[in-house]
Amino acid sequence: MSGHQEHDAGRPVSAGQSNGAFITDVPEGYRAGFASFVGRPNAGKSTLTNALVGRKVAITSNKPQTTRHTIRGIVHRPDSQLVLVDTPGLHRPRTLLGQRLNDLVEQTLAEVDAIGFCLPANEKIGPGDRFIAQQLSGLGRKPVVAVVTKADLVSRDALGEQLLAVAALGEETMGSGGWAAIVPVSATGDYQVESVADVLVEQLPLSPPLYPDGELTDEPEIKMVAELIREAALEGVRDELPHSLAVVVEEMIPREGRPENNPLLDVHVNLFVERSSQKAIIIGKGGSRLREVGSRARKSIEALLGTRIYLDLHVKIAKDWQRDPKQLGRLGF
Ligand SMILES: Nc1nc2c(ncn2[C@@H]2O[C@H](COP(=O)(O)OP(=O)(O)OP(=O)(O)O)[C@@H](O)[C@H]2O)c(=O)[nH]1
Repeated sequence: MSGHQEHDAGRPVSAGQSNGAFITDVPEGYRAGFASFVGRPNAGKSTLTNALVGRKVAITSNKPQTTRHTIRGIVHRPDSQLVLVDTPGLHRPRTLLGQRLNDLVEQTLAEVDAIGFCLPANEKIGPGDRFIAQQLSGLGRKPVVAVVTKADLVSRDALGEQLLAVAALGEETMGSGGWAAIVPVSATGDYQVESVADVLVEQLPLSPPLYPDGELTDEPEIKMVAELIREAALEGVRDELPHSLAVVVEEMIPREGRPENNPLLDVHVNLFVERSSQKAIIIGKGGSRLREVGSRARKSIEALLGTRIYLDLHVKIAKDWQRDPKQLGRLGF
């Protein structure tokens, strides 16, 4: 069975087909599916996701059943719907080794329809990129689009050279076919962002939309925000704090006095742990870990909501909250 069929089998109920709730007319040739950006840290994945998703984010009420991974944003277009999901496995290749990485990559990337491999225009292709390319080539026939990011940082000539080097990397690692496409982009300079969506959409199967377009209620939005924070807070310390962490989003309010085209959302969040030792783990030396958690979570929340946020995190101790029904209620369980 090809990866694709497996993926199709797990799609969320062919949205709308079953109940007609939100699909009226699907134009002929409409495509919908999942894609994921991979690449070294700092390659520009989050910024590109933000640029693609813009402010048109539909927050989904349910996590998709197809993928155990977080939806970062949904690009709605008249001809297609591109659902961008996160693949933690390839973000930090050096922290995961050998078989474990292979398993993780296969699991996560086997479920998407297309992969965007981000390589910065202003940095030489290095062992990290080569490593990722090799992992991607092991996925079989999964289409991989090479996205040369930060094109605004280099001259035209240098960009041309980087495109050639990236093409050569594709031929060397990805077998005869090489990349499905190569696109230069500047997410901050608004150059070619639409083209990235175009080439990814070309790789998606013909399918009705998977998620409704438009606003949904706040509640799932808050749940997803809490989940992104929880995910960031547990990264690397999952063994130490398996279930002892609850995240409560106290408030999400637009900052007053901001220009309409550049809003800022204030997000106030409490993280509850059970013991002071756990609090220390979350916070880290001199608050260093909490700052990292905050910046990681902020990026993913901004990508999800399509707007800038100010994230205010507080770590509190709620003794034995897992065993206390009153506390559980208060913590949203
Ligand atoms: N000039 C320029 N800078 C960019 C562009 N895209 C991203 N950057 C910058 O590059 C840095 C890294 O971008 P991110 O989007 O955070 O990169 P990432 O791949 O998500 O990074 P990780 O979360 O560490 O994996 C940030 O400082 C961005 O502002 C671009 O198109 N042009």
